[in-house]
Amino acid sequence: MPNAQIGVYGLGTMGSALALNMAEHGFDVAVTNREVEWIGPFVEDAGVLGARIHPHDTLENFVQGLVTPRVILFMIPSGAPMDAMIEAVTPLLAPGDTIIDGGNANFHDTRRRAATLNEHDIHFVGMGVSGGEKGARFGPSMMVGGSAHSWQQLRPILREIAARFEGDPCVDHLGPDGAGHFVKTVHNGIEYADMQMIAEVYGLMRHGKALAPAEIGKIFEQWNEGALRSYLVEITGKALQYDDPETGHPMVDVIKDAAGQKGTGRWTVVEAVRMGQAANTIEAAVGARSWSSEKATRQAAEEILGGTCLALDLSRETLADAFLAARILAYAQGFRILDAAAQEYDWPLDFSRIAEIWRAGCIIRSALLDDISEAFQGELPAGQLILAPRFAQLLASSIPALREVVSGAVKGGHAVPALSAALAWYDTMRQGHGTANIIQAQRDFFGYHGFERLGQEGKHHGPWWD
Ligand SMILES: NC(=O)C1=CN([C@@H]2O[C@H](COP(=O)(O)OP(=O)(O)OC[C@H]3O[C@@H](n4cnc5c(N)ncnc54)[C@H](OP(=O)(O)O)[C@@H]3O)[C@@H](O)[C@H]2O)C=CC1
Ligand SMILES: O=C(CO)[C@H](O)[C@H](O)COP(=O)(O)O
Repeated sequence: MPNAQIGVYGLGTMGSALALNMAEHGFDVAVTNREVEWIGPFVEDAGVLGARIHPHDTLENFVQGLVTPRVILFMIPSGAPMDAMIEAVTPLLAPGDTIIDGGNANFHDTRRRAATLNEHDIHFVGMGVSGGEKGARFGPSMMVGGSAHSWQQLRPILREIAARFEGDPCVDHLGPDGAGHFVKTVHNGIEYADMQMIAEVYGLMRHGKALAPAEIGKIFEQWNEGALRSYLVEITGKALQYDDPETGHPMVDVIKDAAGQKGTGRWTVVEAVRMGQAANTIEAAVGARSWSSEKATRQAAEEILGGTCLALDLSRETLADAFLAARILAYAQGFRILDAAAQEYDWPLDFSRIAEIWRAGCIIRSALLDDISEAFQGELPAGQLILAPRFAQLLASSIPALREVVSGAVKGGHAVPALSAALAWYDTMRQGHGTANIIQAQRDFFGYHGFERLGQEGKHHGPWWD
């Protein structure tokens, strides 16, 4: 007898936490996993919540255990495994059923899968989930892309299990097919930039001001009480104050300085460039992760080129203001990419709502998102977040600090790729008259590409062709 309102396939970190979250909110959840030996221990560990969890050890039984129209959430790696699972489950489903991919999928795959399943009248939802394991268990932020039909099916469950910001559930239907996964991808792009900027500011305090990790941790802790309040600042402050139980050294000192990446940051940059955007702060963060993984090369280079960095005379207030300015610019770049995608794919993205559903549960939740949401509700000059009165004012007061930090870092030989990229973008955008006239002259000179003249229509060529 089918009795589960939703099925969760994939009892790894995220799937098991989401299943427990749903059970805790009173939903009956069918569960299964590729390696079935994990299912029993999962249900045992669920304790009293186990009463609402219905384990199955075959895909057929799992599907049959769901009330119709069925809703199945897959929390598995989103590439080939997702395609294989769609192929396996589709013959077991009926028109009107919904498959959700809650993993970090490439939105192009999501669009393709949605179109294919649509031919069988099966709905495919690409759902970005943020918040890590704790978020999934106690309230994630969720970005849903799919049909109105599937949103009707999902809405009651997702609004219950989502994180709440002042009572407002951090989940919404953002558009069709790939919209949810695209928004999650850009969320992660902003996440990369924020993490990199935090790492750079940490580096300046550690190597430019010779502060110990725990002291820096305390500074982040204080910053988390003010305008920089955010989950990433909070956890950085905490992480910096841990010691390694094995050696007694600060924990950060025993972690290899080579950052992993699974693809979402890179996709953000690729899509931005493809749509004629340049999210250089996010790009700098992705690039910095790649450079970080070249540990052996960097070690060899330090021997040959010298790794000396000079001491810096920067106050913690200046560093905080610089980080605030750069953080605003990174968010602004993320929203520009979302705007470009809304136009390219005809998605009705509501930027204010997106900022709202990022205010709790997700990795980039921060004090700024309230202001961002409000800014998108008003008139934005030229559609740009940085020109909203609130942000123009915040930038006016914080950019001098970013300038001081970047110039000090550059003089002292400290690498600040994301902070300096943010400043370069700001300085480019505030010039109504730039230097691309030279690029156009060069292009015409070597390739007869032509250029527009100021105040004149049409294509022109330079006197170098006469
Ligand atoms: N961890 C995080 O913070 C976040 C992760 N995500 C995304 O959520 C998804 C799941 O991540 P997470 O829970 O961390 O991963 P885990 O590695 O903890 O779990 C992976 C799950 O996928 C299953 N799986 C792996 N390969 C296959 C396959 N070929 N066919 C069927 N099932 C398979 C595993 O089954 P088995 O037990 O049999 O190996 C396991 O249940 C990923 O797409 C990830 O990008 C999204 C947001 C945050
Ligand atoms: O989606 C997430 C957070 O929002 C995941 O934790 C993701 O794995 C982070 O990306 P990466 O592994 O590339 O750092």
